[in-house]
Amino acid sequence: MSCGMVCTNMGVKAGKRIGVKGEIAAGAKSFVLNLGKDQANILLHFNPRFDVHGDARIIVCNSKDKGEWGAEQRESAFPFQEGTNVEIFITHDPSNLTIALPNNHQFKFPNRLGLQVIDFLNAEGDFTIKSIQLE
Ligand SMILES: C=CCO[C@@H]1O[C@H](CO)[C@@H](O[C@@H]2O[C@H](CO)[C@H](O)[C@H](OCc3cn(-c4n[nH]c(N)n4)nn3)[C@H]2O)[C@H](O)[C@H]1NC(C)=O
Repeated sequence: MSCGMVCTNMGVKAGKRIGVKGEIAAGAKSFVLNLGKDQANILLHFNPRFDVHGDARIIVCNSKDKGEWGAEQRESAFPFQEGTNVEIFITHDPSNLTIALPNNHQFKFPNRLGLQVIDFLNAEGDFTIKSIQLE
């Protein structure tokens, strides 16, 4: 069951960008942004880990297809600080998502599900969404 904010019917097509502004809690251990079709079909599970599952200050990304996790992709860039406000941009593309982080870091994650439209976004963990921008 999701505890954080859930957005549905977002209708974000390829070429469009989603901006998520939010606050990372003081003492944060981990937070999650999930984007995709629904809870079971996630195009991008974006999971910055401050200190959880034996991971320290690393971003773990994955996909979920019909409830099944894919292979993790780990990013060492970690431009996040507990107790601060942050903005993350995700650009949708039929082949690869581009995730833009603070401090001009960015990386790509494959569109494994081949989703043409992102309808679902939810946040979990030590992060409070303040605004979502669709452009
Ligand atoms: C080394 C042998 C076992 O491997 C570990 O197996 C764990 C369990 O599958 C992996 O953690 C999962 O990794 C998934 C992505 O591949 C998800 O991140 C999964 O968490 C789903 C989740 C977390 N949250 C959440 N809610 N609130 C917070 N803070 N987080 N909501 N959904 C995590 O529990 C974890 O990433 C994985 N570690 C490695 C190194 O592979």
